[in-house]
Amino acid sequence: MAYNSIILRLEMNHALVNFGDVASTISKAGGDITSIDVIRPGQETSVRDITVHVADHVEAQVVESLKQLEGIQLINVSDRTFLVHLGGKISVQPNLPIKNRDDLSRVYTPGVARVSTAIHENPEKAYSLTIKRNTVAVVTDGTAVLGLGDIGPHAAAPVMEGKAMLFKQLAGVDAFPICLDTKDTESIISTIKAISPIFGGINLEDISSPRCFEIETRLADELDIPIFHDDQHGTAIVVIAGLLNALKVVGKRMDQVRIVVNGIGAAGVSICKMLLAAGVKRLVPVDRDGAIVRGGTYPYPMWSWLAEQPQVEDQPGSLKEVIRDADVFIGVSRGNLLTAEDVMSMTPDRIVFAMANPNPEIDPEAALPIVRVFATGRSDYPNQINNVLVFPGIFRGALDCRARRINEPMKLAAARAIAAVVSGTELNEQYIIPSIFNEQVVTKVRHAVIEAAILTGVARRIPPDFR
Ligand SMILES: NC(=O)C1=CN([C@@H]2O[C@H](COP(=O)(O)OP(=O)(O)OC[C@H]3O[C@@H](n4cnc5c(N)ncnc54)[C@H](O)[C@@H]3O)[C@@H](O)[C@H]2O)C=CC1
Ligand SMILES: CC(=O)C(=O)O
Ligand SMILES: [Mg+2]
Repeated sequence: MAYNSIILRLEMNHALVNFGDVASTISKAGGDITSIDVIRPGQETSVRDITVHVADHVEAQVVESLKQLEGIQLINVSDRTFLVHLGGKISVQPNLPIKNRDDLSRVYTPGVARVSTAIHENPEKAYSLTIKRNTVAVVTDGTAVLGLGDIGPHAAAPVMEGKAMLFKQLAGVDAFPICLDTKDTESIISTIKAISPIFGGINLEDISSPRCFEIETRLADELDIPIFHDDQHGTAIVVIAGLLNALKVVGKRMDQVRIVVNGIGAAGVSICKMLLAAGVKRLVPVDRDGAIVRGGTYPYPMWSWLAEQPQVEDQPGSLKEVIRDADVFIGVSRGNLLTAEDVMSMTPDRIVFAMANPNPEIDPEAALPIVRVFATGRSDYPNQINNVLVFPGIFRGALDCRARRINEPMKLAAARAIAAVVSGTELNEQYIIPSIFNEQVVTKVRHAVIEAAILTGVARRIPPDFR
């Protein structure tokens, strides 16, 4: 169930109504008052802002029941989520003020010319003398935004701005949203190449499959900075981290469990690849038309690759059929596809990661009582398996060691590092994955990623704490 927080500004006529009436009306309509601010006190009338936590489906009911209450004038209803987006969520700030002509001639012409000449003579100096060393582009074409689909580059911007905020707050990385008005693979590749000089890394985001695979592979080959499609690899890394811990909770091993992955797009392909690399022996990838089976013929190279893997099962079937007797379900498809009955047909001690955003593959309220370990991509339930646990730390590490690319050992190291933040004594059904606010996450991921980059020869710099 989706919840929202609304602020109701209302004027009360004290002769006709008291605050107790208002509170009980809101509560009866299904709202939960979380705060009250008096905006204008008064003997006869007063104005208050009442913040109410409310499920989406009863929001209109709360508003309507207040409108019906005698003595109440509803002045305004604001949605707090929209309020935090007013004017956008990020801005660009200079690192120093320009106070006088002297400063001006240093930061801009003529002084800046000497710095530009130095970089022209030695391009490596771009890392020390410009924002390149700490700046990442978050690039989308708006075609697979969360689970909302192809909503276009303008509508994708709030998600990309949100990622930029998280990059900065969690890892000190300056990230800038780039929302491209093209879906053409060649045009996306050439645009990213053309803008790449100022960036130390590229985070591809919410670009739909299968174009995302070619875009990432070509850019990784043609540029010497890390290219990381977060929906593929960030998601796969956090799934492996969560699964390592969930398997410990239920006492099963990676090479024993039968795993169904639903939604073989950007996230699903990368999850399947990483599961195979982690030793999974029984894998059932499923998309809209049912299971992708060993020996099958498919329109996309990544599905054909899966059909060649010996660990992929050869029995066709719909999701509802193949989920029977699965130990683990991983959903990166779209919301509300599974019923409680489907989940009950899995083995005992079942693990369900229903990660579609914003609505998971099964309603958490239906799943929680019938699964041993349950996780979603959302922050309002325990076990938030979201790639936000990955991208800040992985880019922090890659930028700090100036990695040429982000390779498989770096990804595996990141997954293990995230899993290890939850200690053996803390681990339980409700706590298989650390919170994104756990300060150890970025530190440990960064450390593991740099170590792996140095060992695999992709680091171009050894950070001081590794010397
Ligand atoms: N929790 C997290 O950290 C993350 C969650 N996601 C979520 O995973 C979902 C997919 O994201 P992407 O892989 O980036 O998108 P995508 O568009 O690349 O892939 C989606 C895939 O799901 C398939 N699909 C759609 N309806 C289906 C159905 N009824 N049954 C089976 N498959 C179905 C599509 O055919 C497609 O192959 C989205 O809801 C997204 O929000 C994605 C990345 C991270
Ligand atoms: C979390 C994320 O990247 C997504 O849902 O697309
Ligand atoms: Mg995404």
